[in-house]
Amino acid sequence: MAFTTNCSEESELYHAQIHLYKHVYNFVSSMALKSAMELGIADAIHNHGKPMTLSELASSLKLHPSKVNILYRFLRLLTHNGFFTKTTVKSNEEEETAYGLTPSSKLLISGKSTCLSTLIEGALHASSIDMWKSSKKWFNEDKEQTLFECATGENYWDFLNKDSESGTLSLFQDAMAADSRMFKLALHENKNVFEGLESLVDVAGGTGAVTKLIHEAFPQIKCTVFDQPQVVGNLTGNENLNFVSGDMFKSIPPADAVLLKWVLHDWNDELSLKILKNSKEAISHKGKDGKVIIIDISIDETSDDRRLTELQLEYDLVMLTMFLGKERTKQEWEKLIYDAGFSSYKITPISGFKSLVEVYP
Ligand SMILES: C[S@@+](CC[C@H](N)C(=O)[O-])C[C@H]1O[C@@H](n2cnc3c(N)ncnc32)[C@H](O)[C@@H]1O
Repeated sequence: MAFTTNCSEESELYHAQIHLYKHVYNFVSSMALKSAMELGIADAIHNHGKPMTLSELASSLKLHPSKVNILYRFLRLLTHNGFFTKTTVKSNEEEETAYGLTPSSKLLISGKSTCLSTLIEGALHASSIDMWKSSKKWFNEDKEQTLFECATGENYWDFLNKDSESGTLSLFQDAMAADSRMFKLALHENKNVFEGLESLVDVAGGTGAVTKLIHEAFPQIKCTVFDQPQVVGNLTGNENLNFVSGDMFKSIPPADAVLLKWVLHDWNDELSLKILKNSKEAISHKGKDGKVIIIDISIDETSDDRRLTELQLEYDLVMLTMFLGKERTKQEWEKLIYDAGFSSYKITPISGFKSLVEVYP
């Protein structure tokens, strides 16, 4: 068979192949990052106080000599991907490469409020990865269920709740809390959103990471973290930081403001409407002065930042496959907000890829 292509066809073909291979092997970069987190490479460099050579790093990580070259190969990819820097240092008159931290790998330093290691652990947990082997079956079955349910036979929330011994519920809550602690900066930049409030209920607020930040910044606000009994049942707060258990689909404790951070994206429109209507009821005693504060992604497919949009669309598939939830565009938010009976809203982009939406009755 004759196979002839002209130059531009060839180049297009090669680009297409690279594009396809890049997407096929993206998981290797994710897993190399997870390995770096598990090994504690960022902690080792941080504790050393300055960039480390390969041998210093291997000895600090207590690696077997046979693994030093393997560490080098991981570092090479991770450095290329922006997680480590490379500088040249002199040791015993010889020049050697030393690896330092970048802003991204600093997010792996344990004990810091900005540490995102548990998010990596949660997002790349076997339970979230294994389900993808059933995606063909999922597409072919005429059942309203998540990919997770199709693969495992159980709902993700039930899986989290029943499996307390394996620690998946606390891993999930820790991952959420890690993300929430990053909210500090956004809170500082958007103080006006919370000023003047006397009370706030953080609905489905997990173990209260965001509420604790709000309580720190505004100690006079009466804050309530509202979540399921298995999440908040054993937690204790203080006079102005209260933990209450219940079901947001039934009713929400009254407050001047309801906070819904990373909640509505877990649910389809019908269930999100229910949560929003219950939130409206919870702030009703304040008349027009009450508000609902939503923190979630607002997908912007027109953004010039393709990586940001890709991340938002990836999150959308995570929500779809785990919960039958969704990330929403600005138009979808608007429809949901007005359908729930609110009269106006204001969207402010925060922390790069999420938005803060203030919703008024
Ligand atoms: C994605 S997490 C978000 C946690 C927290 N807002 C944050 O951003 O860190 C969703 C939370 O919804 C809670 N949740 C699920 N169903 C609930 C219900 N029916 N009533 C109250 N909370 C619920 C879960 O326990 C979980 O803590």
